[in-house]
Amino acid sequence: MAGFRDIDRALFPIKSIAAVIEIFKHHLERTSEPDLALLSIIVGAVENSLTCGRPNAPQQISDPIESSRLPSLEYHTVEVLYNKFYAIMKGAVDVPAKNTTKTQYATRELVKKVSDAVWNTLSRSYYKDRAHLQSLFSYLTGNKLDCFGVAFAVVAGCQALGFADVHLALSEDHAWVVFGEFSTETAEVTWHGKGNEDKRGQEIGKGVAARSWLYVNNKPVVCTRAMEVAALVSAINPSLNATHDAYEVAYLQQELLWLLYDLGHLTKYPMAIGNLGDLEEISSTSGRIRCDILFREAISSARSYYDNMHVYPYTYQGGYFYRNKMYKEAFESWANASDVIRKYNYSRDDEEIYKEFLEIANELIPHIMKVESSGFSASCILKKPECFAYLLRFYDGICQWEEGSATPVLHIGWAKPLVNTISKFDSEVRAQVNIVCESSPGDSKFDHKAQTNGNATSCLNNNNNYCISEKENRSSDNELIHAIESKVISEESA
Ligand SMILES: CC1(C)CN=C(N2CCN(c3ncnc4sc(C(F)(F)C(F)(F)F)cc34)CC2)S1
Repeated sequence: MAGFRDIDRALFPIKSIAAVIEIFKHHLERTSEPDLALLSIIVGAVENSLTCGRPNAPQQISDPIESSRLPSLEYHTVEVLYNKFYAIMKGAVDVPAKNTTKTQYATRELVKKVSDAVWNTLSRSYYKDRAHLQSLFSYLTGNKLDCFGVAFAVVAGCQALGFADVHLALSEDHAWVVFGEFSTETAEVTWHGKGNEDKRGQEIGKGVAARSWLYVNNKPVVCTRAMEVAALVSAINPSLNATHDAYEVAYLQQELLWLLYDLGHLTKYPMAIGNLGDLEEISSTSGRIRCDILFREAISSARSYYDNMHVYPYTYQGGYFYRNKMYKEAFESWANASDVIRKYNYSRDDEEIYKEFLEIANELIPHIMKVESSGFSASCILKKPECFAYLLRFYDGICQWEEGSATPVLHIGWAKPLVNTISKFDSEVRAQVNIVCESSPGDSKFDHKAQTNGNATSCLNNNNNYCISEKENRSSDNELIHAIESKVISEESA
């Protein structure tokens, strides 16, 4: 049993955020592999005490970081929970005694048994999207886990049973496991979304699911042990209620993400870098790189390691620009996000990213157009052809996302804000945008290299005009508008 080491014990009872950070430092820097179950129980207990605590708990506000704002977390409490987790896992599978020195690799049957052990010990019915259901503390004290938490628990369970080959695989809205000697086997271990039959035990989407954003064209983040620690740290939820965060929990998450960043464990984890960027925007750490640099690093990580098939790095960056009234830059980020989604087919499992694009197109962009056409705008984006080009690329990506998909994306609700936005640009501004038509090679979406480079589809041409490459031979932005309008009208009459 991995579990406790003397140094861990020496750090108990945990009375401060600093002590939690020390335990993570020890597991990340001085052990062969961090103990996922132990670390998840500890952060889950700390998060629970600071966000779900009894309202009349003593609210002495001494320095929460160094001294004791935390209700003291005893070694015994953690040990009982850890042993309970180990007993559940041990009871679920009769792992053959390690009589050989040969490394034992997990089998699909083993992974399914561990997933069943977690699955069958969950409460019968509870609100799955509630906050603070991601940790083993929630699982072991309340028998509740969210969909990420189930996947994480399976990986932690396999680690506790000695299977070092089982690792967490993450897309932008789903989690599963990889295992086997070369980490080539995959298995579903949790559910996804609402009302979908779970596919636990099955291999990851081979068929039509493989073209959906949910499986990121088979470019998931495949975690190391330390990246699984980064996933549990990213999953820390500081929310006290709908409007407030528990400061100490956000501080703990931010410090742990910097620890993981410095150790290089976020390099291939764009969303974790984006999470750190969001935390730094709220409360920057002196001496650290700025949040806008972190958002750029997340994008270059997705481009370097995941073939630019991830959307969220661009929406992290776009959201930052939007909140800071850098509207032209926001348009560019959202156009780049759209260049990613255009490579996929829209499937019913992609609701989360659909809602993301819907909010950008129908809330954020209309808000920008409203404040920018109020006459007091500083950035006068309505005079900039590159802004018009970015918006065309943004909308065109969503149109292309829909093309070839079994499920439609656009409906009349999209057309009004779209036409309203485009018509805010005067004709002499629009005239400066050259629509350059590319002959599409006609093969599947994923092979369109020209579409994948964020800059290839909206660039300066030789006479300094802005050009945007079009898939078909639509010769002008009016045709794009007509194409969208006619599609929507035909749909409306249908
Ligand atoms: C630009 C945004 C709208 C701001 N926050 C975003 N998040 C917040 C953090 N987040 C994440 N941050 C780190 N790691 C993961 S793994 C994961 C997941 F695969 F969906 C899972 F595991 F099923 F939940 C999600 C996620 C999901 C995306 S995207």
